[in-house]
Amino acid sequence: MANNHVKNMESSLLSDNYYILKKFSFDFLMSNGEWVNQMREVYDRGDGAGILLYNKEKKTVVLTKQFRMPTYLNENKDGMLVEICAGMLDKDNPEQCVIRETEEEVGYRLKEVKKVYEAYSSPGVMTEKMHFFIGEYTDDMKVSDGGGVEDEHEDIEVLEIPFEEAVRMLNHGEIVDTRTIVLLQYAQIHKLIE
Ligand SMILES: Nc1nc2c(ncn2[C@@H]2O[C@H](COP(=O)(O)OP(=O)(O)O[C@H]3O[C@H](CO)[C@@H](O)[C@H](O)[C@@H]3O)[C@@H](O)[C@H]2O)c(=O)[nH]1
Ligand SMILES: [Mg+2]
Repeated sequence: MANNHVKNMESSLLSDNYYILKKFSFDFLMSNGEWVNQMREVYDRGDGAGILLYNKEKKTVVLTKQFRMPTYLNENKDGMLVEICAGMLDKDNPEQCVIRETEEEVGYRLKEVKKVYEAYSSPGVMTEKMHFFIGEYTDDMKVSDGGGVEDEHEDIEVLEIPFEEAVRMLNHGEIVDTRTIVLLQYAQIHKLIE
């Protein structure tokens, strides 16, 4: 983190109740040459990875639907959100993470995945970097119903839908998760399904 526009950085812990929330105070050299003191709260939950699962022959994609409390608090009426399959890295590398999450959440055992992007999720607030993947699935890779980890009270609905329907949902504002928008648009741009 060495640079010449941040100095005197100090942090204090606000919460480690589940993940880590810290308050940072630092001096920042503005582009006009003036040093100013700034304060930022930063949430650290580690990094994440997500995958768009697609089937070229059936022209389908597999998405998930689950309750997301933060969206429930901000205009998402029932709090249910359609998303790509995704999870937090925990101790895995990004590739292992999406393979694990795909089996846990939607029940497919993948052999191969392809990384397409790496991006900060919400750079003003969170440290989280998200690793984006795509992966082809076929019916014979199905090993369970998915649904998420019961012990963690995950309750995930598996949606296998025509890619055309996913694009319609995207264009009608029915998909409001940034990561899902990014990968569906990737699929459109790169003509993964024709
Ligand atoms: N008790 C408790 N459990 C929590 C809390 N926050 C999350 N969990 C649990 O931690 C687990 C996380 O599941 P994952 O599948 O690994 O993560 P995710 O929530 O799907 O995260 C993905 O989407 C996020 C976007 O909302 C991304 O931020 C993240 O990187 C990842 O891609 C879930 O069982 C969830 O219920 C909390 O504050 N308290
Ligand atoms: Mg998840």
